[in-house]
Amino acid sequence: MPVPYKPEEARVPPVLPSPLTPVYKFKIALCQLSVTADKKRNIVHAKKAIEEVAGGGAELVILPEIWNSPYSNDSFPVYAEDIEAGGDAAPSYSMLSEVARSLQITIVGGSIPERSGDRLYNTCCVFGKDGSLKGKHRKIHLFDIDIPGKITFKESNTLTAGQHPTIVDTDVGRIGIGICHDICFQELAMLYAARGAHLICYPSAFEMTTGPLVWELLQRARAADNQLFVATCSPARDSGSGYIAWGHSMLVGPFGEIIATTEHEEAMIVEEIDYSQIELRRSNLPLEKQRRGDLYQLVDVQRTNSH
Ligand SMILES: NC(=O)CCC(=O)C(=O)O
Repeated sequence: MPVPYKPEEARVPPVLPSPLTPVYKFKIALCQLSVTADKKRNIVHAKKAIEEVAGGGAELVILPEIWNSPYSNDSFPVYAEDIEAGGDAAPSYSMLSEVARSLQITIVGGSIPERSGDRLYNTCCVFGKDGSLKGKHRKIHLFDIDIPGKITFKESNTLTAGQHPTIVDTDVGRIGIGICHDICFQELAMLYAARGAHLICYPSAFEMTTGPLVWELLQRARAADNQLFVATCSPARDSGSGYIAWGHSMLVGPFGEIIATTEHEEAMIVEEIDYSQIELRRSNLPLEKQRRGDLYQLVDVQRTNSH
């Protein structure tokens, strides 16, 4: 049964949930990686990048959408991993778990094609400092687009949509997860804010048509509307590939301000997040108190992934 959203009860104050250490400031890294058709190379390359940014002090690392495979419906079934089986059936997944444990960092592992039974998903795994799987988000909104002469792409030709929002408690705060096209849906970000997220991470691969139009706009809107941090991470642009990524990974603060961004080439950002900004901005401009819940409400169906 749908449960009505009650802003005054649902909004969790911007403090880390007990019993986690109350870390307010930490360094986040966005790894805008080049991606090739060589899966082994992609895994080694991602591992090196994570080691590099962790060496620069990053406690939370984000990777791009589909970082171990070309972004194509032909590739998804070939590069897909069986995450539930793990081990040799999931080398990208295993590498992320191992590196999170050995470096003692939190990883939002971009996304990879996942095989589960006879279905394929676009899946983001979140790992804690001990290498354990904290959350698994299967892209909820598949990217089906048809702009003749510009771009036609239908993820739904091969992929199945996930069925649950995903919010995860980590050593670096409460994090909501979306994958790329999920960012277009404000209700998802609102739901995460209502459940006390400090940060929403969107591993993404916007493309050359919608990227210049809405990529920055959507990130800043999600952050400003919900007064929290938004971090995105894209693959680097490869003009020779069948799907050309826009790049421009970004970290946005709770007033919609761009804290850091890349161009379209391979790049790593290591930047500080200060969660006290959430509290400050919400007291400067108390949107939650001003919200007219008597006129409109978000209905929360209470089916978030929990791990
Ligand atoms: N990979 C994606 O989901 C791309 C989303 C996108 O470009 C959009 O406009 O939405």
